[in-house]
Amino acid sequence: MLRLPSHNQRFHLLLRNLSSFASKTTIFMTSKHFLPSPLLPQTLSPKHFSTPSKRLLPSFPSKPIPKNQSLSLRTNGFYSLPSPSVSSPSPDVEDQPSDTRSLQILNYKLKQLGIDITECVAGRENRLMCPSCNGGKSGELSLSLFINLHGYSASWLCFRAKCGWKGYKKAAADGKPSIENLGRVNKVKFKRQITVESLQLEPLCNQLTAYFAERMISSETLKRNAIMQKRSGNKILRRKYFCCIPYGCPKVHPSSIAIAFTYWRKGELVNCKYRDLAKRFWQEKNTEKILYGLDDIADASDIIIVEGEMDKLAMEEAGFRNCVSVPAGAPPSVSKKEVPAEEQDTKYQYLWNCKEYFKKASRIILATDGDLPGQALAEELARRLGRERCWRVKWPKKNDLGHFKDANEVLMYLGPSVLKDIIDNAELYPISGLFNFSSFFDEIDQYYHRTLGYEFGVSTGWRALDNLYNVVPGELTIVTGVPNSGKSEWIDALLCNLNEGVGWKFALCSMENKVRDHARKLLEKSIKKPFFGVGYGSNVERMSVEELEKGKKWLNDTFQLIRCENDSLPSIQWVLELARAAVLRHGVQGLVIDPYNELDHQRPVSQTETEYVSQMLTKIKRFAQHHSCHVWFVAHPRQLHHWIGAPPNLYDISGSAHFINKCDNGIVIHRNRDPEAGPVDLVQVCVRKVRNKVVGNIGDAFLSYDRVTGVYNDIDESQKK
Ligand SMILES: Nc1ncnc2c1ncn2[C@@H]1O[C@H](COP(=O)(O)OP(=O)(O)OP(=O)(O)O)[C@@H](O)[C@H]1O
Repeated sequence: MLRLPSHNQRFHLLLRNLSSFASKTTIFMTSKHFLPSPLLPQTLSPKHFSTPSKRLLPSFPSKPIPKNQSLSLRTNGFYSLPSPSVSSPSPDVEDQPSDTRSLQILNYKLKQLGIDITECVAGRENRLMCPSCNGGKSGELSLSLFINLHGYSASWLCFRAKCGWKGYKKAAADGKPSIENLGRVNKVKFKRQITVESLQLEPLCNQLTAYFAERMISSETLKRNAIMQKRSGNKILRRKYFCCIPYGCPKVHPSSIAIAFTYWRKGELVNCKYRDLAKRFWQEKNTEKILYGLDDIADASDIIIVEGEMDKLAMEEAGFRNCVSVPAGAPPSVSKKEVPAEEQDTKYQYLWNCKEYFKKASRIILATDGDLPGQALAEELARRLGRERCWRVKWPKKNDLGHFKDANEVLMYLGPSVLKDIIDNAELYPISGLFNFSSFFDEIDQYYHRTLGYEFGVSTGWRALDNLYNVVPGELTIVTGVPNSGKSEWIDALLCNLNEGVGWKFALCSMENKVRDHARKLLEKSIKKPFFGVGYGSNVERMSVEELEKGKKWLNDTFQLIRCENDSLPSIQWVLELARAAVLRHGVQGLVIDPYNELDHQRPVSQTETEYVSQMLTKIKRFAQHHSCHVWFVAHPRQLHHWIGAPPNLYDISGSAHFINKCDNGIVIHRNRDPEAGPVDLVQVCVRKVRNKVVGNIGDAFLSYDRVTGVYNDIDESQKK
């Protein structure tokens, strides 16, 4: 029966004795997972609270630290154990009234989820079998469940990293907010004063010392870190939690002894964490949560943080005393929420409680486990300590399947000098957006060896342009030219060449073309025959129906059309979203937007056209880079007064100089319209800007335009014909 500590008579009838595992003096933990109590604070949004500093310290390193610099060895002496002092009794949680009806509903709802609360105590943390993972292989009671004092709500979390199942249920839709009750529970919390004597700790027996020796932890290290043991017979240890322990003292039943990791601050015992040899953890209740080995980092400029006490001891064997362990293991994953304010950051109270120890630290090496929870812990620590002063380690490979998981494993299998090397070679903790070149060395090597693909761009298919303009995925080419110069024609011809040469596919946002006209032009270029046999095509063989059918299939396979089917003009955002779909769905490698002035260019009154163009081109470039898609963007020059027939300049593009500033390539298409000045089929492709010298150069190429088929040829090719 679910029990609530209550004065309420009704409830006393309803409830039986406290469940045996709701110990007054201990909090049980799974491996490396401290159970914060109660769980409810975790459900609170940071928005509920004022958030002063969310970082433990400011901090850029006070001085630059050379890479691979060894950590300083601190030489803190052995701590003498303090003399006994009065130990406080463990207080019970304050009794509160409760609501039977709510509790019954809550009981029913949780049962649906497989959580049986009949043996649970409200207002406290309860340990249950997790219905989601059944406690894994070891069958541990990994589900931490907290029911609020009134029975209005329950929250739970499975502390097994592989499971991490968590949830929250209210008894009823109008259940009282949990924060009210949380406040009351918190009020009764206090910190116990503890001593070695009050906890009845003893020096380690030989068998436990041997257990550490197997893990390469020496007696000196055990002594210096005041590692002790605790026997059962005391109320704290209950047989229920001690069984099948593989090692043990012959004089004591193996299930009745546990290692005691003592937590000290300035020589005073603050907390004690126990570990039995079946690797089950628990710790003293109502004690302050601090880092393990805290006094070893007093005034340290270099600090190592590990994920368990054994790892802290392993670091000492490798020569590093300036190391602390977190007391509570790792979270299953990185929280998606902002770092809560200090007083609400319940899971990481141990960090805040020790914040002054990090004031002088300019280098903090996060040597947490290599698994996902370990990496999540490193991230949570870095978020709080400041990434800029954090380093991280890479655990070496164990075999083809994986890596060593932590410091103690490395010490056991590879020895102290390898562990020392790993710490000496810690690398900078990554900061999103801040890189050094080493992050890109693989890509640079691939570029050098030309295994990336398209390092020199793709040929346009015209020899005349090979030295001037090649098409690189992810770049932006601006194409301009006076009206009717053949900009659209030339781009269509280029797309046909690219498709023929390297099989690229394209998305077309050509707003001036009717679909059927655009199809005709593309088919003529591909089939190299006129669509119609009259007028412009009267002297040449017309494409056959079979060729048309084949051509239609080619059109369908090669191009995606982006068209605004209502009267409104498309916005650039709209075009890019559809182009993205075309990339993902059809694998297009190129996008044509033709022309700029047919897009919707509404802009806020406060924004100048220059600002607007700049932002628009930024969006296009981001799209191009992100999707490795080349974009051709056609823009008209402004009205040219006193035009004498020369090719316009890229700075003549109406709207903004950003067109030339922001593009990767700038091309002007120009054609001769004066028979006296030269052949009228002569087309001048003026390459006016090429950002990447590897793929081109500034210069002019001349092509010949076949008006019947719309095909552009190299001049010598056309002369051959
Ligand atoms: N070198 C050329 N010789 C003769 N006609 C050409 C030449 N280049 C293009 N044309 C013709 O000019 C017309 C317009 O071509 P296109 O639409 O490609 O020009 P544009 O520069 O994109 O025009 P606008 O600026 O109006 O969009 C087409 O009928 C095309 O056949």
